[in-house]
Amino acid sequence: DFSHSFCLVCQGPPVWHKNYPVAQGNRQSPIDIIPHQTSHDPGLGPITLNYDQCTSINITNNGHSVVVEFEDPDDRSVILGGPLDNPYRLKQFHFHWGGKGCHGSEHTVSGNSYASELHLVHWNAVKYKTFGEAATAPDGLAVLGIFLETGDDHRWLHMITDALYMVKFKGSVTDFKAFNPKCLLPSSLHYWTYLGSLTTPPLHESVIWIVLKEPIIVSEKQLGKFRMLLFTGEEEDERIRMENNFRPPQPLKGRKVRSSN
Ligand SMILES: COc1ccc(/C(C)=C/C(=O)O)cc1
Ligand SMILES: [Zn+2]
Repeated sequence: DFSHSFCLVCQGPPVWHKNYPVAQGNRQSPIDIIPHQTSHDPGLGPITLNYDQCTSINITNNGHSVVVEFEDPDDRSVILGGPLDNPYRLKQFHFHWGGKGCHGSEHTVSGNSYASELHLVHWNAVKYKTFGEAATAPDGLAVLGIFLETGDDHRWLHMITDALYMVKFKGSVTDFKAFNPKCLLPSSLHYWTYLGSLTTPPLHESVIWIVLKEPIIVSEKQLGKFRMLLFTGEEEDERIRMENNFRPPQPLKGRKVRSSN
């Protein structure tokens, strides 16, 4: 049971390799991105996010994070272009964050971490029949990573934070319709991209990462609402706050990080 999978006391990232040896693999995520060591690839085009027909379904606390899930029966909401050879279907998005006042992003930039990181998870439905199958394939998933920095209130994030009280406990889920994550994008879609993995068990090495350079700004108050979520279920006596649910940077192992420009 990985409900305490981030809580460092019990079963945090350092012990994941016992159950998931791939944790010590050659394309693990996240990584520290060092901008001047990335290679600018003129052949790397812009990414396009076609989210206008997206259909959000619900918001849930899965014991690792808070996740908004989408209908994915067709190419109604896809990411395409950039390093991707096919359109990838939006499946879900979720967040990683720290404790009060400390940082919680997964990727770091020149050793610096942001307050939080949003992951929009997409899968290659051209080559694979299901999300589960794509999640184990080397080109199966494309995750768009967006850094969150603290400052003013984010004008749309309240739509998510207002729903968090409904999914306080691990395993809770509630309806969450008509939410378009386009409202959570920064103004620039310039990005870094590299081949990596899921950052929570099963840590499959199946992700083409696209990390946006420009963070979005959210307030400390908005971020604080994520920390009222719990890693633990309603039936458990112990109540463990969901915070610091980020995996630290992993060895680059010779990988190249490309820059869109
Ligand atoms: C097939 O099981 C899966 C479990 C988790 C995930 C994700 C999307 C993990 C992560 O966000 O790091 C995918 C598939
Ligand atoms: Zn994630």
